[in-house]
This record gives sequence, C-alpha cells and structure tokens, in this order.
Amino acid sequence: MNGKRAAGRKAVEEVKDGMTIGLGTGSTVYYFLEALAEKVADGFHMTGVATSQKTIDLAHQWNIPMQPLNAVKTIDITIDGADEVDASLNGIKGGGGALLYEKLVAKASKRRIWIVDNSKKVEQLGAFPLPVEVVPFGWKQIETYLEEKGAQPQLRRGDDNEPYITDAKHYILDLHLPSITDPHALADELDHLTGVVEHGLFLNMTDKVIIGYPDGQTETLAK
Ligand SMILES: O=C[C@H](O)[C@H](O)[C@H](O)COP(=O)(O)O
Repeated sequence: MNGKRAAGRKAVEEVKDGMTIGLGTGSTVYYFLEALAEKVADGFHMTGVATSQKTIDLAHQWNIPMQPLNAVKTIDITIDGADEVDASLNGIKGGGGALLYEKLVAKASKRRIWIVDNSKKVEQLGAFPLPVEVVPFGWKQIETYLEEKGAQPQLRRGDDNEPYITDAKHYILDLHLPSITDPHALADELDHLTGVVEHGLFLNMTDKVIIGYPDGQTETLAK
C-alpha cells in the first residue's frame, strides 16, 4: 500500500450517510473516491460537489451522485489533497491546477480534511512551486512584476508546450521561492494583485490532515 492510498481510504471514515461532500482533486483524492464509490455501491447516500472536471469525470465513472456548487446550500465536509503542509496546518495546493475551485469549495464547507502522503509534511512552506492563477489578458505584466520581486515565476505549460489552461480558463504562474517565511504576508500581497484570480496558499483552511505512510499506517494532525 502506498501512503496516498492509506490516507485516501482512511478519510472515508469521516463521511456519514446523507452528507454533502466536497470532493478534492488529485492522485490522493483518487483513492478516497475509489473507497467512497465502494460505499455508494453498497447503498450509502451522499451528494458530491467536485473541485475540477477531472474529479467530475471520475465521479461519473464510479456512479458517485454529484451536484454543482451552485446547487447546494452548504457542504458538510470536504476531503482534498495538498502539495505541502506545515505543522500549523497551513499548506500549498494547486499542483494539479485546481486551486481556484478547491478554495471555493473549501470556503463553502463546514469541515475540511486534507489527505497527503508523508512526503508532503514540511517545516516551512515553499519548496513546492506556489501556483498563482492569473487571467490570460496581461499575464506578462504580472510575470514581470513577480520576477522583479524575486519570485521566479514560470508560466505552467501542458504536454503540448502550450500554456496550461485551468477549468476556469485562466493561466498559472508557478512561483519558485527559496522559502516562504511569512505565508500570511505573501497571501495578502497576492490577494491584492490585479489580474491574480487565486493563489495556492491555503492558510487556516483545514481542520485535520490525514498523513499516510508507505507501510499503510496513518497519522492524524488536527487543530
Ligand atoms: O490542484 C490540485 C490539488 O491542489 C491537489 O489536491 C494537490 O496538488 C495534491 O495532489 P496529489 O494528491 O496528486 O499529490
């Protein structure tokens, strides 16, 4: 068993019959969805709200009942992955490009749980490139500004070498920062930058982190 699978399958214990469940994105969430689909096949009732087209596709494939975010009043719990998480349970997300919808779903959720393997645990955020979602119009201006700030932005590209396009039709600049000493100050700056739609700093946005280990064990960090 790998750590991602251990964390993904453990998270299924957090969901209860009748819940509206936010469904994150990524290779760890894949295992959660797989386990959830098994429960649904056994008669478990739930409504899923996806954070990406990839997750919608998987949910449809596995007969997980879904509704769009606009169709639900509130989300009971969201299970999502993360690219890095520190001891204060702050994290970087968006390695898979889903940060905008993930943040919207997280904000609409009463409880939020991240599932990660042990490689994602860090002392300080920033080794993982920080995704910043920007509008395509004038993205070069934002790149230049961030370059001058020393953030080493790099336009994310797809396999075809064309700019990667998010589900909301934006671009992503990945920032290569040496480390993030003050995530709150950086988040504040990015929040106020014209043309930036969202960034991958998720601060105070999870209640619990389930960490999976290669031997199949899990560890839980909670606030
Ligand atoms: O945009 C993608 C999400 O934030 C993912 O949850 C994150 O990148 C972790 O993905 P994975 O579980 O594949 O490492």
